[in-house]
Amino acid sequence: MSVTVRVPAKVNVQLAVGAARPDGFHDLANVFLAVGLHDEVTVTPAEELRVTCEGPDAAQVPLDRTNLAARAALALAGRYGIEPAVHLHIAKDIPVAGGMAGGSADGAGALLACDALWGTGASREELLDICAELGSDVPFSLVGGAALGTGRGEKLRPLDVGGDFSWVFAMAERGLSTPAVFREFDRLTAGLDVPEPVASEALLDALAKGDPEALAAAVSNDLQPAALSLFPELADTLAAGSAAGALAGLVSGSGPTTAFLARDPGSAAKIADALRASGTCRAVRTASGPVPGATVMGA
Ligand SMILES: C[C@](O)(CO)[C@H](O)COP(=O)(O)OP(=O)(O)OC[C@H]1O[C@@H](n2ccc(N)nc2=O)[C@H](O)[C@@H]1O
Ligand SMILES: Nc1ncnc2c1ncn2[C@@H]1O[C@H](COP(=O)(O)OP(=O)(O)OP(=O)(O)O)[C@@H](O)[C@H]1O
Repeated sequence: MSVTVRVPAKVNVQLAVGAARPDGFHDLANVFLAVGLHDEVTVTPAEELRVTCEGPDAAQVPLDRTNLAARAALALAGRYGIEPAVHLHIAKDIPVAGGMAGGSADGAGALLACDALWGTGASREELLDICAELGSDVPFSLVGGAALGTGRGEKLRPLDVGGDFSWVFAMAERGLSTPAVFREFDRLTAGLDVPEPVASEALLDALAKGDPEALAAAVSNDLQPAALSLFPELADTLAAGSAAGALAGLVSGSGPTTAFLARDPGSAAKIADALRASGTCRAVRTASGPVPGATVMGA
């Protein structure tokens, strides 16, 4: 018997970053939107814990116990005194080290899949606690839809969204490390007064109304200057998307994937073609959101 869970990628439509805390993390006002690019995690009983991965970026995914899917299985097994003898297979479509929470998606997916396989009876709150231990983005991967993340991004408040938003994602030639981007944010803001992060009312309103023009006017990412500082060529991709008619373009989370908001799916397809022709990125995908969080398939 095996269980498969499908988990979406995310884009941060607002990422407000506060000053570094004593524990090294940063307080955030992090507005997440789950979009229709998915990984699938399949868990099957096995002799011992094993991870395999397939997909275009599979070679960059660690298959040892540092893989977030393995860490999730170990965390749940540890809590319930279960032997974590499972094979975790990841069918990966979310770009690796792209700022789209690919690893976090696999952590949330493996947790839900193992929970279903083992029948632990864990509550949603318990699962969310384990997610928060695994990483700041992991709780959102479980929940999906749209949510405001505060604290280090793990405390979630679900948000109303009044319609579908069409996006184009441009994958970069190489990845960026999330801790390195936060360190660069610290360097660029050293000596400055970094304000408390707050969610934009205009942005929450635009989401609630499902209004792409209003959302485009309100999107922001405080990590974008840091990502551009470490990866200056991303400015060329942003310029190409803007020239192709995107309503807004921004770095997704810690990057280096760039995200472009389009008026509708037809416009997204045209922007995607123009970005492909621009030669400023490795690959281009379109997706819309919000979509549901981690979901057991066939359930
Ligand atoms: C950039 C975002 O993707 C936006 O959604 C997240 O803030 C990052 O979430 P994540 O990849 O799940 O990050 P974690 O695994 O929790 O942390 C990785 C590293 O990122 C930095 N980090 C992360 C989250 C946060 N609020 N402040 C931080 O400074 C820390 O250096 C941390 O050691
Ligand atoms: N299941 C996994 N899939 C991909 N990377 C993983 C996984 N588990 C651990 N990693 C490690 O995490 C690093 C970051 O990968 P990931 O794809 O999660 O980045 P990301 O999408 O930028 O994350 P985020 O948006 O949450 O900051 C990888 O370079 C890899 O070493």
